[in-house]
Amino acid sequence: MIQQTSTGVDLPRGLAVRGGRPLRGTVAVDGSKNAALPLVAAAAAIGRPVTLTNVPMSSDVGKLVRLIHATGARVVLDGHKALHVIPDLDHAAEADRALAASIRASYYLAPALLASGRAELPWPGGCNVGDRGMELHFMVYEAFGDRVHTCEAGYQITASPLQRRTPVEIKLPFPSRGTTVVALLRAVVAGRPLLLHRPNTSPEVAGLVKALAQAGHEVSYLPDDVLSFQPGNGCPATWCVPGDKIEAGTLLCALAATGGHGRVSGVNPTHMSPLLDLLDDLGFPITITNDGVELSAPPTLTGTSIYADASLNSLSSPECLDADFEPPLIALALTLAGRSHTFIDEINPGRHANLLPQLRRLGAVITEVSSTSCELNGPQRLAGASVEAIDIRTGSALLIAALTAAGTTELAGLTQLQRGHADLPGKLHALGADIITLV
Ligand SMILES: CC(=O)N[C@H]1[C@@H](OP(=O)(O)OP(=O)(O)OC[C@H]2O[C@@H](n3ccc(=O)[nH]c3=O)[C@H](O)[C@@H]2O)O[C@H](CO)[C@@H](O)[C@@H]1O
Ligand SMILES: C=C(OP(=O)(O)O)C(=O)O
Repeated sequence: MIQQTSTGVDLPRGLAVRGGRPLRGTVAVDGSKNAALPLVAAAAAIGRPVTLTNVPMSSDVGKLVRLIHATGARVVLDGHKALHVIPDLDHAAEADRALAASIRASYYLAPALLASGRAELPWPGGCNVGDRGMELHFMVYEAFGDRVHTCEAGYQITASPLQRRTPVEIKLPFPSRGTTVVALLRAVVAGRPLLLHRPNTSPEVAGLVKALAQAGHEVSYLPDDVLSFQPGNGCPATWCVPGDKIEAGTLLCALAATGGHGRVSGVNPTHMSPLLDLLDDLGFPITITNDGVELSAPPTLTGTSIYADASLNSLSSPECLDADFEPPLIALALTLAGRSHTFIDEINPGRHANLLPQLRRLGAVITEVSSTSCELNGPQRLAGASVEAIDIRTGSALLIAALTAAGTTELAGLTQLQRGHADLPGKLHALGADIITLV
């Protein structure tokens, strides 16, 4: 093992990762950050007590939990990974702007704040992966009769003063995940039926649909790509955050890239079918078990190349990979013998600019076809260097690349990684990765 260094500073300054060891074993994933965020916001919006279980202790989720106090809700932590949310409109207050500006999902809070008549929030933050527009969110609020005002610092929404019960019909130009979540939550708070055309159908949104149904509302996908919401009386509910498909996919890519074999549990394999199909096509046999996936890297691979397309159009197809799988796949692609691979990410247009320069520090050769499209050939021999997790998925891809590199890689920027994962390095360590924390 690499020796731990100590500078007497409390916060870890990074990780040291020594590559070259195939990973082996079994590990369980935490709840999904991107599925937990809509559920936390929904718990604040439904006006009934909610218990949430399997809540991932990642920092973005922790921040949204703190932010929902602004809706008046009381939050009680209950042992390990569980919390109770008790609504109380009488204690609504302004949301903490600095906190809200630090996460993208602060925009999920707006519907719950509108229960008190007004939502005032800064522009969303989160990963610095390019501008995130909100014009579709504003289209939703305006369809409900709300008034939207934007300025340099953020946006204000004033709830419609009319208590209407007529259905709202909205046609989205593309199936935005964020807009689908706010449309559902706005309908819950307004108590109005909603017909949403071209909704997002990702597992994260499906988790919210199921949760609202458990809380006494009628929500269903209709033919012709329409999501229907009918408000019910509402009832207390207990929701379990689904296992993190992105964390599971990252661990599977790490097993594959290091030539290892192992099992990742705590995730619904159907949430990650496009990734599993791709890994299978690449030549990594996958076995699906009740609550997880096994992967075994064969001694020689005979599979195909990766063509990963996260354009806005890809959001319409359940067969397409979630954009957040691409960074770990780029790290895996660098190890695949005799193949050329293409990656497109228009959903996070700044992500390649974060990730590729860091991979180049490890010696990777990657051609940028455009700012959102790149090509690379495998296999490449990487060598340890100092790198930084500029965003969440850059961090997880760099961990995989470091595990395949010769020598030691020092990874800084752990706060980014912790925004999305309670402890990804700990899970890799449980699979035998040579990783230590540098303090
Ligand atoms: C907190 C969270 O769960 N983030 C995820 C969410 O992001 P996010 O909620 O931003 O994803 P959306 O599906 O809503 O947006 C997709 C694209 O459309 C753009 N857009 C969206 C709404 C709008 O009004 N205007 C606009 O331009 C966004 O900037 C983005 O480029 O889904 C993405 C995949 O879809 C994932 O990569 C992100 O990790
Ligand atoms: C981009 C991501 O999250 P966010 O949209 O919250 O920044 C992510 O989860 O990788």
